[in-house]
Amino acid sequence: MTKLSVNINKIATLRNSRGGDLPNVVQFAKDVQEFGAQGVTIHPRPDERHIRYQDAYDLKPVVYTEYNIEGNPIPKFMEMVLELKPTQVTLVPDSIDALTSNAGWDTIKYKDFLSEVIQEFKSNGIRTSIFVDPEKQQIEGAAKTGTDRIELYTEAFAHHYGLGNSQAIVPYTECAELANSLGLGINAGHDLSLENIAFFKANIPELLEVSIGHALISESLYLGVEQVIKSYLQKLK
Ligand SMILES: CC(=O)[C@@H](O)[C@H](O)COP(=O)(O)O
Ligand SMILES: NCC(=O)COP(=O)(O)O
Repeated sequence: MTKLSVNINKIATLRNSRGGDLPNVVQFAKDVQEFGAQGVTIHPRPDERHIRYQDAYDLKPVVYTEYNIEGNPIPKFMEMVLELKPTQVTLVPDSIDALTSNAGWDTIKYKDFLSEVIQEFKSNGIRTSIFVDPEKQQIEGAAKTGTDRIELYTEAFAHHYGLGNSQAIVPYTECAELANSLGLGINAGHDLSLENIAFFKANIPELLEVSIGHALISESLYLGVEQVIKSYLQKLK
């Protein structure tokens, strides 16, 4: 079975656009778990434009499934993760002004840095994952850092699969086979959606977890909008 961890960044983006507390991210996290999600993911960025560091603290007592915190291990992020002790920390090499995640780690160049950070998290009982491009040398490099898992960066797959190129899965399958042989657990994320998730899962052996946010929230609007409009019309009769 592959676990679904819902990334709730977009809920915070919507909330922040009005400055109030609607939608409430804590309530949303409670609800997605109630609806069956097996994890909650957040990715606080240094500018706190969506999920804020304070949200990470507020969510801690209500996330009773897997709590996954993603981000670049800058000192402020490390301090927060070490204090909160989520189920998993996913290391992502974001630049400070990145619109969204746009690359995996260079696990060869940053081996010493990653090894040190991973050791610190693991010694505090936090499972680690490294966000990586689907390249075999990066998977081998990841294994050398001591990380528990990798997260395959799926933007390229999602893009090409959406254009009709199902061969885009090949590097992901090959990297997953390699990761399995090296004893690394496999997560995946970025631009996964209802359109591509079944095909992705079918081609990735031992896929442990996917984290999905942008498409899942967008799809929820479409799958829910009919009911909401009907509810308004009912009240306006
Ligand atoms: C690592 C990854 O792919 C996700 O965390 C994604 O980057 C979500 O972040 P944003 O919500 O800022 O796009
Ligand atoms: N780790 C990926 C994630 O949390 C969600 O990415 P996306 O679905 O918002 O692209």
